[in-house]
Amino acid sequence: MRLSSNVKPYVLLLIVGTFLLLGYVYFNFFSERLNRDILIDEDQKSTSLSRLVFRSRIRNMVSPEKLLYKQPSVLVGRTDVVSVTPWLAPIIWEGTFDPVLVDNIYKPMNLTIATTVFAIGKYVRFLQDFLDTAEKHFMVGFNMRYYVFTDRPHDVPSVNLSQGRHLSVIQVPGSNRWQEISAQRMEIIQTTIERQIRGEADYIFCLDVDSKFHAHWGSESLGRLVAVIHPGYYEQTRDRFPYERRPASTAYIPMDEGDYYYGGAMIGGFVEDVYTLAKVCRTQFEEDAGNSIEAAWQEESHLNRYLLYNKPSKVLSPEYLWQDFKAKTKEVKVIRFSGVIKNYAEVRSNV
Ligand SMILES: CC(=O)N[C@H]1[C@@H](OP(=O)(O)OP(=O)(O)OC[C@H]2O[C@@H](n3ccc(=O)[nH]c3=O)[C@H](O)[C@@H]2O)O[C@H](CO)[C@H](O)[C@@H]1O
Ligand SMILES: [Mn+2]
Repeated sequence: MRLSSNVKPYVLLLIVGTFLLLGYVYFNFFSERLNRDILIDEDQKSTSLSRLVFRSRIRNMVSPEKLLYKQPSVLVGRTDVVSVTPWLAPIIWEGTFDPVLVDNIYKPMNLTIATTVFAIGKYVRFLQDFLDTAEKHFMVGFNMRYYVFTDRPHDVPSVNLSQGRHLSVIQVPGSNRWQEISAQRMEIIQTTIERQIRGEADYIFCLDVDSKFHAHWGSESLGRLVAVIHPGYYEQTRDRFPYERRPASTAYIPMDEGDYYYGGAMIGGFVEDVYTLAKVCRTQFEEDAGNSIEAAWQEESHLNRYLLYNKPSKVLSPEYLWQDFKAKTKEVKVIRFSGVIKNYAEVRSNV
């Protein structure tokens, strides 16, 4: 069929118009998806992340719920503390996040959080308070799997767990040296991730048992690799940090290096990232042992060395690791987790 020369321009216009319309729809669809990904696109590195991003895309496409919250300000916020590291990882302080908003991002992902805790020898006595207070404050509303490592499985208290929360007791050998118990945590965390946790959880926290939760500790703490600033040293210069200072140790940090002094009582992050950390710290600890060296603060020293060269993607302020004997300071508005006062000579098998 031949078109008359009068009709030709209209057909051409129609074709161009259709392409423009398709282009517009296509562009809008993709820019919308990109905007939504930014919500949690914190760390592109991890393999688990693509799974999380995928889940969040699905959620956002299926049910875009409306959430009302206070408008974030570009100009007004906390000025008494630093809330970002020089490598642009957030430092989490009260007043720098909206817990409802953060939960709204993470809760629909149906995440499972693993928590490892060691209670060897007399330290089983700390379990009851640790678990009771965790149920009140720690990752409330999330699926939780506690892994309790102990040499006294019969002394593990029975605790009422909320729905979606489970506890497994795993028997491990005791030891006569507290330094060894503290340090062997890395090895046991590594092997339990290999055997079990990898298939059961998205994120993991490894915590000291001689502690209690006192206030909200939630999804604002989730990230690829999460460390906590030790409450005893955050006002000190780096040369005063109790890093391992002997060059013969694999945990060695020279006086002119170091970011923060991180506490050994908490490490967290994606299961795979914590796995690598535990594996490296364990290997280096063993290498030292082969050379008859034990780092100044055992696995805490190796942890600090690891984090100096593998920067955490999120840093928790000392609100997340306080010590009961320490008076609250003005910048700490909330104490969320704190080590109890203990009689070292009485609870430890050696001093
Ligand atoms: C607040 C903080 O950052 N604490 C760290 C600090 O001293 P801490 O005095 O907090 O060490 P600690 O005695 O609590 O030992 C660490 C953990 O090992 C376990 N445990 C220890 C001894 C024992 O007989 N049975 C037992 O189960 C238990 O889970 C305990 O919480 O230095 C240690 C170095 O080794 C660890 O890095 C701790 O995490
Ligand atoms: Mn402790």
